[in-house]
Amino acid sequence: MSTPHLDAPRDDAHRPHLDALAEDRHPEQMPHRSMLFIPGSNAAMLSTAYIYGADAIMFDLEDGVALREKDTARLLVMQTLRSGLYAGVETVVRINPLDTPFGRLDLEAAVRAGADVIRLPKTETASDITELETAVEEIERACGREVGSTKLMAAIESAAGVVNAVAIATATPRLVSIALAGFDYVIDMRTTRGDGSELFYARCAVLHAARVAGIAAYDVVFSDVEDEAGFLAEVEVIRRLGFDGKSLVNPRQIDLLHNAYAPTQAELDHARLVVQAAERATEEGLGVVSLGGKMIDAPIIEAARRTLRYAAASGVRREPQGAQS
Ligand SMILES: CC(=O)SCCNC(=O)CCNC(=O)[C@H](O)C(C)(C)COP(=O)(O)OP(=O)(O)OC[C@H]1O[C@@H](n2cnc3c(N)ncnc32)[C@H](O)[C@@H]1OP(=O)(O)O
Ligand SMILES: O=C([O-])CC(=O)C(=O)O
Ligand SMILES: [Mg+2]
Repeated sequence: MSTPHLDAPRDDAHRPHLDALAEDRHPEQMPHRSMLFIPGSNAAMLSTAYIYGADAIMFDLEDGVALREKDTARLLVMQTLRSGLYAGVETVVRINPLDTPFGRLDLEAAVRAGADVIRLPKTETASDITELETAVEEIERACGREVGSTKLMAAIESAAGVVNAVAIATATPRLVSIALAGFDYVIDMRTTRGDGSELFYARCAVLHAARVAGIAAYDVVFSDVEDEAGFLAEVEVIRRLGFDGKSLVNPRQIDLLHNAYAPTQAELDHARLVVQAAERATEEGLGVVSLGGKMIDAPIIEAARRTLRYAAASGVRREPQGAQS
C-alpha cells in the first residue's frame, strides 16, 4: 500500500505571510492536533516517521508492544531519541504503568534519552501523576537533565480517570496535556465503540479538565485507517467540542486531521482584519477596537490569533474533491 504525503513537498502556497501574522510561536501556543503512535518495537516505522509532519510522535512501549518485545522496544526507542532524527518534532514516550515490571525501566530510559513528554497510560488519580513526577525528577537529577524539562501527559482510560480528570489535569504544572483513550475506556464502561454517544460524557469531562488546567486535550484514536469518511466525521465532532486534536495510529490520518483544523479562506481573511485592527488600536492607544463598525473584544481577538496560528501550521482548508465551486 502506498504512503501518501511521504514524497509530497510541503504545500506552502497556502501559507503566504502567515508566520509573521501568527505572532506567538512559543511551543505552548502551537497547535497540538496530531500525536502519531508508533509501536516502539517497529524499527522500520521508528526510522522514518519523522517525515510525516505530525505535531507530536508518540513512541509506544505499552499496549502496542508484545510482552516478549518490551526490552527490545525500550532500547530501540532510546536509540531513536538519541539519533536526532526527531529533533524538530515533539517526542512523547508512552511508558508502561509504574506498577508493572516495565514502568520504571521505561521511564528511566525515556528521560535519560531526552524525551520531551512522558505519557502515562491508565491514569486514574492525581497521585499517579505526582508519583510519576517524583520519579522523573529523581532521574533528571541523576542524569543531569534540567529539573522540570521533561513534561508529562496523562491518558484517561477508565471511569475513575474520567471522574478524577480535573484533579489529574491540575496535579502539576509539568502536565502539558491530557488524552482520552477510548479502547480501554469502553471496556471499563462495559460498552463498545459506536456512534460516539458512549464517549460523550468522558469527552466533555476530559475537555473541561484540560480547559480548567490550561493544557491541551487529545481525543481517542480512530482505528479503521481505511474509513476516511468515518474518521473525518469523528474529527468534526471533536473539533466542534473543542479538542486540540487526536491521538492517531496511521500517517494517512495526519493530513486529514490537519486539514480539518485549518481555517477556511474566509475565516482567515476575517482573522487577519481583526488582528490588524487590534494592533492598530494598540499602536494608537485606543481602548476599544472596532472593525466595520462592530466592536471587537478580547475573546474575538484571541480567537482570531488562534485562527492565524492554525493557518500558519497547516494553511487554508482544502475542500474535499467535488465540493469546490
Ligand atoms: C489501543 C491502543 O493502544 S492504540 C496504540 C497502539 N497501536 C499502534 O501503535 C498502531 C500503529 N499503527 C499501525 O501499526 C498501522 O498503521 C496499522 C496496523 C493500524 C495499519 O497498518 P497498515 O494498513 O499496514 O498501514 P499502511 O498501509 O497505511 O502503512 C503505510 C506505511 O505507513 C507506515 N506506517 C503505518 N502506521 C504507522 C505508524 N503508526 N507510524 C509510522 N509509520 C506507520 C507503514 O510502515 C508503511 O510504511 P511503508 O510504506 O514504508 O511500508
Ligand atoms: O491511549 C490511547 O489513545 C489508546 C489507548 O490506549 C486506548 O484507547 O485504550
Ligand atoms: Mg489503552
